[in-house]
Amino acid sequence: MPCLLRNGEVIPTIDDLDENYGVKGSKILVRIDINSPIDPRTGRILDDTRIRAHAKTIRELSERGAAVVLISHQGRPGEPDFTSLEPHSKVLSDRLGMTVKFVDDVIGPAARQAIKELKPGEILLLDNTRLVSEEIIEATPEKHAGSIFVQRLAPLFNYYINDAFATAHRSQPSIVGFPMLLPSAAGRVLERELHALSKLYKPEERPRVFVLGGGKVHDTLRILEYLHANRAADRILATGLVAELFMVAKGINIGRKNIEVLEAKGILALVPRARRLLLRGLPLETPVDFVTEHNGEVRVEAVGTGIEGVIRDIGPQTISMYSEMMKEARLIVLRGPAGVIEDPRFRKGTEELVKSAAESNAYVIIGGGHLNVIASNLGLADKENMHLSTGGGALLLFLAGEDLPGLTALAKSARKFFPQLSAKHST
Ligand SMILES: Nc1ncnc2c1ncn2[C@@H]1O[C@H](COP(=O)(O)OP(=O)(O)OP(=O)(O)O)[C@@H](O)[C@H]1O
Ligand SMILES: O=C(O)[C@H](O)COP(=O)(O)O
Repeated sequence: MPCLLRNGEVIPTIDDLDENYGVKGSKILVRIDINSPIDPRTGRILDDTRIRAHAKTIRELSERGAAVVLISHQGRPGEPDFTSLEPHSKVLSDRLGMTVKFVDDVIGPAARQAIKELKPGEILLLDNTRLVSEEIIEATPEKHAGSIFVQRLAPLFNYYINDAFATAHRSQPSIVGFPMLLPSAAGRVLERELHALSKLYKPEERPRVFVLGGGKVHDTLRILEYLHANRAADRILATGLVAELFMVAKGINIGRKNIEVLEAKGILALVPRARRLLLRGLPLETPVDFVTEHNGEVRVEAVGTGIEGVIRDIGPQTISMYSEMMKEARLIVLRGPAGVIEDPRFRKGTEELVKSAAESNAYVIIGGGHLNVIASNLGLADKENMHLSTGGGALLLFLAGEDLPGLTALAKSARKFFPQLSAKHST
């Protein structure tokens, strides 16, 4: 069953590719996203979540008899986490229990030779795609199809698979160029993401409750504007700095110190936009109490005449109120932590909300690095009603209703290479 996008367009899966073209004996280029946090001093990979996530796709393609060549970026040029992928190949070998060869080249003779020599069932990881300067240019799929990156590698492959949902918001050669030239499909990570996110546009999945917090307030405001314009949320439970912004917009006194925090982060400038949404009837709730820090002392303060300390987490009354509100939901989306979870003293609000969502009757989509870690640590990652998204920026843009170039390119490719599939689903 292919994946369906919001606009009804189709993206083939590995099964569609195998059925229509045959995977056995082929050579497949697989774009994964194993961009991971790296310790700048030691170069050690600090979290292998993304590496583990792709294991299923890679193993499956290898077992179906394909020679599998993997590409990914790591960091951005000039940043401390812009590194070679050699350590990633070792972690990947270990998590897969299969040998993953590595070549410290992307499009040069060494990489092309290693690709040519790769046998069915074998796996090869090329080096960081962003070593190729074209990879950091954003351009159309057609333009990137003509890039040196794509022109050098595409002739060596039968197919292209995109498994990098977390990079689907980038219009870069390794994401959008190859689908223009090769029959292409979504890998298992991307397929799972699209399946989970498709619930966002199914009318039966209501009421929909969005629990939105964290520090990326600009991005969250864009999500809220989209949700409002499309009447896509039945209830929004604000936490983190998002809640503080909306409380100011409602005229609630959050105390001088917290106003200063918002000002320093450039969030106060967003108040008029937040107020406009509220005036237009955005169904958004704000906390009734907080855990605050005042002169080194941690306490619970109720919202009312003004908050004295610095807000660090939502309080117990808010946890019960929000948990109660989640009970009626069919779909819950949680994005961004409710408090400063880096400090264990301020983790309770986020943990309790994640637990309440998991215990509800709803399907739960969890987005963002911080919440993923919390859900995994609570042992909830494999719960049937939970989907832990691998996407950071990509998920934010998807939730804000934007078309992701990586997905658009796959759909465009499907119209060319899988015309029957596209026709069947457009009727
Ligand atoms: N009330 C608060 N005051 C200050 N910082 C807060 C507050 N609530 C949450 N935060 C901060 O928000 C940050 C996380 O927000 P962010 O929007 O980056 O979420 P995320 O889920 O990690 O997203 P991504 O994976 O895309 O980076 C944390 O560092 C946390 O300390
Ligand atoms: O971590 C991410 O969001 C993706 O790997 C994309 O990375 P980028 O923001 O550097 O393009």
